[in-house]
Amino acid sequence: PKVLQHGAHRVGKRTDVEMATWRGYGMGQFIHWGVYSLFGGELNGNYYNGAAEWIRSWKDMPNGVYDSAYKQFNPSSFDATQWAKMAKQMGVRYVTFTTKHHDGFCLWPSKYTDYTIANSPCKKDIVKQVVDAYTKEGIDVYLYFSIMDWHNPDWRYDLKTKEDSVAFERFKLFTKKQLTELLQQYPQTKGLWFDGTWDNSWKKSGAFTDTLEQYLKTLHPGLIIGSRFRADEFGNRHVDATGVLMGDYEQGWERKIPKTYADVHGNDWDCVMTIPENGWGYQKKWLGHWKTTNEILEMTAQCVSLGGNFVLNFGPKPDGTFRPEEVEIAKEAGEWMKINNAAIYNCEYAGWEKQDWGYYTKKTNENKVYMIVFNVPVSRSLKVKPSKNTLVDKAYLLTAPGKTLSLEKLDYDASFIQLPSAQYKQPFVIVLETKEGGEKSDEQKAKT
Ligand SMILES: COc1ccc([C@@H]2N[C@@H](C)[C@@H](O)[C@H]2O)cc1
Repeated sequence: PKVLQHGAHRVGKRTDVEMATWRGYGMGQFIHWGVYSLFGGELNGNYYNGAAEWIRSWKDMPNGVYDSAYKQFNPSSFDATQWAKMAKQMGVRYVTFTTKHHDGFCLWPSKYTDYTIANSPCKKDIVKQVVDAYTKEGIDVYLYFSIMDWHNPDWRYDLKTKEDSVAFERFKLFTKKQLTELLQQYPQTKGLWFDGTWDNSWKKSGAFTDTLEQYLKTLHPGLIIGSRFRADEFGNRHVDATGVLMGDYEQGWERKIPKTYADVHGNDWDCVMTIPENGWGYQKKWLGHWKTTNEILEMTAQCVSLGGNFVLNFGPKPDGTFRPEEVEIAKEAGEWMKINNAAIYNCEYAGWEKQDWGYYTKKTNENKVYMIVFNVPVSRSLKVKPSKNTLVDKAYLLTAPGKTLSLEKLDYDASFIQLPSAQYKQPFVIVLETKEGGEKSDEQKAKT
């Protein structure tokens, strides 16, 4: 088989401390904010039926209207410290913030284009204020950057002519310069979240993406970059021609969650999710269903139970404040996380057979498995079937460690935990302290 020059340079998960920290986050926040927020998905009383941050591409957007809108961007109530405090209270441990979306507007004073916050009424370095405020609250910051840039005349969807290639060479250099200034101006950044990399122009630039990623990681050791950035020399994205993930984690779980552990193929991964059905930037009208706090908590538990993180998106209004629904969700999720975050932070896939009552998570490097219970059966009997060679030594509610719960043994490898009769109005956590024992697993048998 062909030897890849620009495919993955590592097989399997990263083993360094920065990635171990990323792996243990559990819950994160995404923030989409920019010129598109001014429109909120609406123009002259008509609602755009796509994602609000894509409104520039709407057929009903008259030429020039979007590109001059930045002259109105003046968020009078923007306060990054308030944003960071809301995030801290929610319990998120990392945030991904839009520095430049597909529209090309830069929320930092880039030296390489005039289409930036410096030439808007706002003038503040928004990126700096967000990076500083979240870092101060102890929340790690990742910077979202769209490669596709609708405002830059050198952007190309494909490379068909010599002129295309000459323009796109300029564009690639522009991209490298902007990424360099982001890492140099905001060195607290832990990683870059790339988007807008699906077009042929980028897929034909595999060698460049490889060189650029290596350059960025040399410039900023430990930098974390997901699988949405690279292309190999055959134009494959996420996974190279030999089937190996190109990136420090699988970045394809956008508005979808893996069903089983097999779906994650042993990679690190996170899921980025909207509160409404679709749409990342502020939308004046949320169409269809938007997720309740319990749905969001269940998605968080589901992701952590499959070895990933869950990242929830917020779309601030043009004035810099959040919608009341988003503030409420952050508050309610935070109240739950305050009590139950032991089952979310620094946890991983437990490898136990999933049961109907909810999700297992395992504390990394500890003999502790958590049951995050969403569905109490009418019998109040929760079935527990540990993985092979694992026994439950003790069980108790996370909120009542002194009251051991009894396990009624069923057959040789399963038990029932009988729940105390109570009104269970919130998802809750049971702690299982485990020890080795019981039937050996195949690999344990092989070792002896
Ligand atoms: C072609 O489908 C999409 C869908 C969403 C996106 C962008 N990724 C999300 C994280 C948002 O930034 C959205 O605009 C891009 C292309």
